[in-house]
Amino acid sequence: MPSRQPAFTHQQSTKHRATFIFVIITVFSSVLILFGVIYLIYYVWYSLIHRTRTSPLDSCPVFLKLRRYTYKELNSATNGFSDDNFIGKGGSGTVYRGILRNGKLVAVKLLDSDSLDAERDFQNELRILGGLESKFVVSLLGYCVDKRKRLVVYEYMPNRSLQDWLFSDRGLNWKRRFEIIVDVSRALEFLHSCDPPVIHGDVKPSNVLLDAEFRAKLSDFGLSRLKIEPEFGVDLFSQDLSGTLAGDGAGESSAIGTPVGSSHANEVDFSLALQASSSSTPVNSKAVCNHLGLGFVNEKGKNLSVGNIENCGADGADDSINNKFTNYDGDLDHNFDNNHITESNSNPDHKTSKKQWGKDWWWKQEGSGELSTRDYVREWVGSQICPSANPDWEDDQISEKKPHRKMQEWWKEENLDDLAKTKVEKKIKRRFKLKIYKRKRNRSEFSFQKNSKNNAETMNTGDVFSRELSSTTSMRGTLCYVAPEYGGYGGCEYLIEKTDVYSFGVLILVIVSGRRPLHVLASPMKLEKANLISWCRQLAHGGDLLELVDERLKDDYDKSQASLCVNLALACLQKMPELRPDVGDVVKILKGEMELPVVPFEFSQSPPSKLVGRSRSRRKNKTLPIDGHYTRSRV
Ligand SMILES: Nc1ncnc2c1ncn2[C@@H]1O[C@H](COP(=O)(O)OP(=O)(O)OP(=O)(O)O)[C@@H](O)[C@H]1O
Repeated sequence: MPSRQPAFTHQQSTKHRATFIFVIITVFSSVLILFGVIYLIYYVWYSLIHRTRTSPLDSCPVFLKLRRYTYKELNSATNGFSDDNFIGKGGSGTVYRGILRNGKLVAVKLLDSDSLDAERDFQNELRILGGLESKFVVSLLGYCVDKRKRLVVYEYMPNRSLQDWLFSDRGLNWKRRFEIIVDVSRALEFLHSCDPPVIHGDVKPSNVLLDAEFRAKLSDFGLSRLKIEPEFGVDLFSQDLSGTLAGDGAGESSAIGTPVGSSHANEVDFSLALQASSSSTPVNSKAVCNHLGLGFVNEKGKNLSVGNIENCGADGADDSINNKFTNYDGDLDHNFDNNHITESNSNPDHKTSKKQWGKDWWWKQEGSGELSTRDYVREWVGSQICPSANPDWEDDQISEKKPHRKMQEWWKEENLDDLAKTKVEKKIKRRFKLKIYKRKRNRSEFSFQKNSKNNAETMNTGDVFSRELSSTTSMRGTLCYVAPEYGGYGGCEYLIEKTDVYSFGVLILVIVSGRRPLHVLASPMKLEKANLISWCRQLAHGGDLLELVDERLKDDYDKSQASLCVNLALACLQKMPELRPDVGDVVKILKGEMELPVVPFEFSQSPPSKLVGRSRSRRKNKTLPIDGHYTRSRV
């Protein structure tokens, strides 16, 4: 009997062990299955979320070429976007200096997340600048998308922007100024000779960056466009902005362009960028362009060129340039909408009912009429920016001009239809209206409240005001730099190469003079110099072109180069885009390989003499323009 006990115990312990192992295995496999299920759920969830968040960009192949940084990387590169690394603030974001893990110095632009413009700038910058490679264009190194945050990484330009130098006490010597002018012209030459051509759309000093040797590179392609079908007026440009708000893929549209080769040492590759583009050009613009006499071909193949000014109801336009100018300046009506144009074209009596051209952009820009300093600025700005920036002002000053398109409404008109198609139509519309409202409020710094002491002071002292004005980017470029056919009321929505040429003309004058294009000073006596372009035209008329040269240079500059630059600027600033030189010719002229073409003289009336007094030269020895381009009488 006693010999049976151990056998029973052994059996029992074996059974216990088996049960224990079974329990362990069951628990372990249950945990494993549970983890597996959790992982599967997480994986499905993650890939769904990740796909919706990245597909708009990842589906655009140009983005694949660029490095995608994580927010964490850029955050540590800029030391948490610290003030010490702050470089500058622009219209759409803030720029910081950063050092990547490999030691490379970069500039990181953190775009304002609540701005519609920022999304547009981001998409444009990556699609267009991402496909460009030139020593005259700043390099885009990569980007970051993190939830609503958008960041762009550029090569670092140690001497920052031309604006930082030009309008500071440091100034720039003549040699550097001239080299910068040449560099920018070569940048534009490169852009315009790309296939398809790139129109920069926002040439101004803060978008010209300077490297360690002060060689210039063009930056900020937020407003730029690809010119896709030059033969057809309606579909000149392609830019896909739709879907970015609603979150659909910008890259879903079909391919339009062809791969590019470039004869330059520079390279460009738009085949990828173009895949992300789609045509979205408003039809109204055609009539407006027609009205302005811009040459383009309509759907029926008829060339609607300069001569069509006659068809728009302008008086007696004939082949002479003089008459074209007269009509362009004197008779065109900007208070129109599309129907109105059609009517005016067919109805000769309409001429009599037109409002005066004298109330439009050019008149303001050139400063004719009986205006005080305050009125001058007020009127001029009123012609340039949205009247609704200030409700008081709109009621007070501009109520009769209701038919005008408002610049700030532009985006709304362009995109609201697309937005309306989405499921969250009402929500987006409400959000959009709120943003428009906020933007209007932000821009109210340019408005002039009646009885507002501060604003009146700002206007009369001028400098802060001038600075803000000439760096205000709208949907169509920057005030004072934007060409009349593009930026003013009734301007076309088409950017053309000559629009860049116009802005380049303003830039030349700004570089030569070291002044902002609109520089309002305290003394009314100086009003004649407030508008750089009109002042330059007056000087040209009087043969005092070199009076425009920055006083800080004293006599330490090349007079023939300076004279060439100012004359070239005047050629670029011609109102008729067709009469402005091509940028290729501009480069040749600057290099001395081509003569400056004879251009018709566009004379600007002086500001009211009783306000500004007589023009007084600040230089004792007036220097006549070396080539005498502007000494001839008006053609
Ligand atoms: N790559 C860069 N390297 C060095 N500094 C830069 C670089 N990019 C921009 N900056 C500086 O940051 C400033 C702000 O640039 P940003 O492009 O945001 O705006 P902006 O051109 O001044 O104005 P806007 O956005 O209205 O055109 C510039 O004026 C320039 O001084």
